[in-house]
Amino acid sequence: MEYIKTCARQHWAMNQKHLLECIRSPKTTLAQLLIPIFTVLLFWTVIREQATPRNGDSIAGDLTLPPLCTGSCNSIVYWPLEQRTWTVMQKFGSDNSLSVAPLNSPLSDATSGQYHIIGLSSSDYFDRDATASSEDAPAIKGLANNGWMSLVGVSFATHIHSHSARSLPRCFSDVTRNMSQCVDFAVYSNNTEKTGRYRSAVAGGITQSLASLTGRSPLKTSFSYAALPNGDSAGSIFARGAESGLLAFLCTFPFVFLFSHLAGESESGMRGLLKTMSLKDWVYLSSWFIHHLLLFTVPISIVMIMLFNMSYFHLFKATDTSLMLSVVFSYGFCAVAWGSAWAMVLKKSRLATIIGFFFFIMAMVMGIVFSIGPMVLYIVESPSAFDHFNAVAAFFMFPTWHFLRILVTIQLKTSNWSFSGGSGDSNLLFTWDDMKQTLDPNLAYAKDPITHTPMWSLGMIWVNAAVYIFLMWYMDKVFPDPKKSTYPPWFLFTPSFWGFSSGGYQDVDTEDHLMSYVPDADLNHEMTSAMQGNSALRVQALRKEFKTMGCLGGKVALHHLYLTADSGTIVALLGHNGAGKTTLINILTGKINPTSGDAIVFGHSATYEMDKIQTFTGICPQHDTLWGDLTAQEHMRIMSLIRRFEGDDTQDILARVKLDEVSSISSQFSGGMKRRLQVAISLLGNPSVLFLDEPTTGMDPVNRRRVWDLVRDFKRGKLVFLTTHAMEEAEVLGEKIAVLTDGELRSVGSALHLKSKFSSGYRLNIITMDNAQEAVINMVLTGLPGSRLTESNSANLVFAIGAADNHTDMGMFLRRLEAVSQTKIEQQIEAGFNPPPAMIRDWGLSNSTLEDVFLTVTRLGHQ
Ligand SMILES: Nc1ncnc2c1ncn2[C@@H]1O[C@H](COP(=O)(O)OP(=O)(O)OP(=O)(O)O)[C@@H](O)[C@H]1O
Repeated sequence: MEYIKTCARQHWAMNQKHLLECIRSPKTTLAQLLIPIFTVLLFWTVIREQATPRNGDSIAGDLTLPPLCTGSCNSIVYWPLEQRTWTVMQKFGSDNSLSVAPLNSPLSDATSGQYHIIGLSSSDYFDRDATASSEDAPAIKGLANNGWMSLVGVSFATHIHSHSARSLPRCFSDVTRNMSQCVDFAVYSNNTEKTGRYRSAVAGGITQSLASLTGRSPLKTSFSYAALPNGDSAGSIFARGAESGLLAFLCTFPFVFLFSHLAGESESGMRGLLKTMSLKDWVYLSSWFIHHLLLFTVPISIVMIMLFNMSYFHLFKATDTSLMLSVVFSYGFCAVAWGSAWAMVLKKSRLATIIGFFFFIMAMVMGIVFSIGPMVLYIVESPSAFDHFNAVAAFFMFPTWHFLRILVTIQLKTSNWSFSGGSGDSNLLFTWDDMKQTLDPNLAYAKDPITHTPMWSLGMIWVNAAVYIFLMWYMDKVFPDPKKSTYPPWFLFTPSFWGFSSGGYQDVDTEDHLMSYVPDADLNHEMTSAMQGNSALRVQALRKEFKTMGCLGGKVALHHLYLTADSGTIVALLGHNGAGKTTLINILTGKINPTSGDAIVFGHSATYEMDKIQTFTGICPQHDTLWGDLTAQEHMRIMSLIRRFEGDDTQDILARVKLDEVSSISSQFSGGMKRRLQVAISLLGNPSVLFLDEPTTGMDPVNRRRVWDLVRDFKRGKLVFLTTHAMEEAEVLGEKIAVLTDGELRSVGSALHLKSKFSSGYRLNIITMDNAQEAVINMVLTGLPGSRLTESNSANLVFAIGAADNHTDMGMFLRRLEAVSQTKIEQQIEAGFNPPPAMIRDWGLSNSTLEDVFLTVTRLGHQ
């Protein structure tokens, strides 16, 4: 129960964060949402433009009907054929001496040549099946099959959309009452001069007939003109092909953004940081998954269904709405899973974006190609088409293939395309029952029987989704990531993964290391305590080797390191750049795995029980890892929810680092402010162990001291592990100081102990006159035997003078030094003497510092 509560809380936290990011980057969010919607709208407009009546032509000029056609043609066809429309056309016919086919005349009457005006019982004769068989005489297919053509078409109340037939204006039900208020009709013809003249005349004639029918004048009719729909001309084949491509494009669109979001958080180290804050892997992944599903797939699906349903898209018009919604949603869901699995492999956000775009453009192109030439898909699928190529097997894990397979089947079954067999039923509404039937191979030009039904394809989409969700989880665990710990590929077969391990750490055999270890009492004591003591932190023979490209054996960042730390103390880890400090912290916080060895933190093994350790550790990483669009308060609230700790006083912690009144987002913070926020986040959850990796880098002296105070107040009863390059910081905070050189521990102890052990006791700084360096060095080394030149920087020389050495002559030497200084020489010249030239411009003697210790230890380490 506790586990579920924790996961729910972490989910809530992550979703808050996702939502805030969306709100804070409205341009990106809107682009993500609007690009697909605008694409649909644009496409819809283009299609509509092709087929919809255009408003704006007026009834003007000569309204007399030109001579009507004779022979195998109909002058005027109208739709729908029903009592109300027939009444209007009957009136129009009688007003203009045109013969009108009776209300219930069979379709064959249309081709009998007896009538000028005929009604069409099915919109299909009017809508999809008309082809322009000559420039001047658009024909209605069905009639055109018999060589018949029509000059003008009239559509009442609704345009050519079959769905709209359900929504004929109510007032149409009573021809004699109120009809003038709501009559809406469209007149179709092509755009040649001849039929253009018909258009005006027919529109004007119908308007007049309506007026006399209803006894009202003037009439409030509305009408529009359009070219006679061309049905399945080449243009609309393209449009239909593009429908599938567009659908594939839209459903794959969220894919790209998911890709770059997931890869971006891996790249920035945020994913690793959240993991160290004990955010569950599956909570992290599912939060992104659900976010994308809700934000993109669901709205896009709904908008598409709405738009498509009211427009001329064949796919939607010919398909049961619930079926199309399921297919679109299934593929959208699968695309998100597919994208997430890939994102686990592509850790670079830029690369991920490029590959994401590639995928979805490919989906669109495939959609268009397969839909324009639908049989292509089935020919490719046919085993006998290519001897050694099995498309079903090859594309099995390619969800776009399955998605297109369904769309193409719908297109084939419900179209009359002559080139695709022409046996499709253009009146068919593709339903769930059709999903269970295989396609007629003739229709698809496939050489072999088609074995898989569209339902099988839909099932495969869900199988794909399940497999990709698993792969996402698996790849996240095993794919090498320098910023996150990973499992070996076979981790599923290890008992420890299933919770069957002893749960304890493995003893490390120290004998070999003992033999090779530097014979140093402190280091040996450290090793013995690490192996046998009961300190809060015991690092045991920890080794980390990075595999590097082109370098056999890789880079050893830590060599069998032993270190201990007690609770209630602050350990300062010093080391040159690349010494291995961050690597050690990353291992201790579970960001990366050690190559060998272990560390015991409050009794738990870092190798086997990192999950437990992460519940009581806080970390301030070396590089700022923040969400750029969130404020300090929001960071604290969300991270606190993830840490699942009730008692956080986030406002108090923020006040301690002077960020409580800052309301800007973190990307607008200065470097020091980011660091302070990072320190504040590390304190959330009242951790027992706090890892601070160079916490005060970039801070001004006032804020640095503020953070020092905070860390000192915090440390009571806890263990603080700190890395720094600031010796002052190490000296002020560090009760125990450990110096690393090239991945090896070189010295350990308190600052005082190290100073007395390594430092020379004093530090002599000399600024020489020009060209006098060598003479001065000789003078010091001979005058103070045992002293050492530690720095030589042009005229600036630094000598270390050992405290242990007995310098009884030191006073005398310093007087000699003063005697050759510029001031003294000038005094002598003023006094009338003729002294030798000055050798020293200035000099000073001070106690040696931790920096001297560090330099000495590092130098010894390198030797
Ligand atoms: N992911 C990695 N792949 C290969 N080598 C790495 C990787 N991470 C660190 N190293 C190497 O390991 C060594 C130790 O690196 P680390 O970051 O621990 O040093 P550091 O002491 O923290 O240095 P600095 O003070 O500059 O932060 C370096 O030589 C570094 O190049």
